[in-house]
Amino acid sequence: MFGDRLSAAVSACGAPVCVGLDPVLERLPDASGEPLAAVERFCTGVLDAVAGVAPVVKIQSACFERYGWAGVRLLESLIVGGRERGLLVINDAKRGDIAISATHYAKALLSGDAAADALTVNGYLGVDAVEPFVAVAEREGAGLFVLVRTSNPGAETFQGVGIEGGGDVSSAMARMVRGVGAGLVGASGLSSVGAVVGATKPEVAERLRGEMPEQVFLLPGYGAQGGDASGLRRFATERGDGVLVTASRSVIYAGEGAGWREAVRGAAERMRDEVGAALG
Ligand SMILES: O=c1ccn([C@@H]2O[C@H](COP(=O)(O)O)[C@@H](O)[C@H]2O)c(=O)[nH]1
Repeated sequence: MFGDRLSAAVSACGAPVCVGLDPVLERLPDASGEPLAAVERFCTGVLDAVAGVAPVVKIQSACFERYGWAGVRLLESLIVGGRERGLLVINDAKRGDIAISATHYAKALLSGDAAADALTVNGYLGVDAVEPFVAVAEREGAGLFVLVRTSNPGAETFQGVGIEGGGDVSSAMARMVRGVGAGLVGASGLSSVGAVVGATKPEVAERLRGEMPEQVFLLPGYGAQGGDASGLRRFATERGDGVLVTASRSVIYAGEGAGWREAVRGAAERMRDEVGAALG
């Protein structure tokens, strides 16, 4: 099960950190030549640099989809390349639709040779729209991270709206995520159905943890969006696990010039050490 595989990978690397691949041509240390070739060179270099430091990488699908079929083909080859380097790979595609279409998305992204280990899902269409992803994830031994409380400031517009009976809209989502993930809790005590919760939102961490005791929280917003290590313990389970802190720009654009790969590795190591120390 994905929850157990993630738990083992985190133990082997020493801290629950994930490096995000969000390649933007203008920011690449070497953007020479054909754009997608430059993106490929960069992403391959990042995978080489972080393998063995971070257990997980998260690839932002949008950065590749914008280049059409050739971009998607590159995305798939990076998923394969990440897994070949011993990394778990999350495809951050944030899919969601009515059940029939959700099934197509789930099969497209979670099965086959270029499938990622886990996929981000938008569950705001409701439980019937998430169940097809859960069914395919279970069959494939894959994981899901369902958006619960996102890292952006505007998340509060809807996710923070109070609901009858207590809590807010994100609480209702949390309850659904726990429910659909209940059958996928492995020996680690963690479900293969996790939740996306912003590292920028420590003020709701304990409440969401109480609502989702078995979920791994994928925590974006660390670094470039202002999230830091000080609030991390609040998101974790009593055991100190159940979190996966992810950062993209603050790690992958850490260096320029010929030594950029070493700078990326150094930034990933610093993040691993900070996160490890914060979680104890
Ligand atoms: O709530 C969310 C959900 C997803 N993301 C994604 O994570 C990375 C963050 O990049 P940084 O450079 O570390 O800010 C990016 O791919 C987002 O689309 C998020 O930020 N918040």
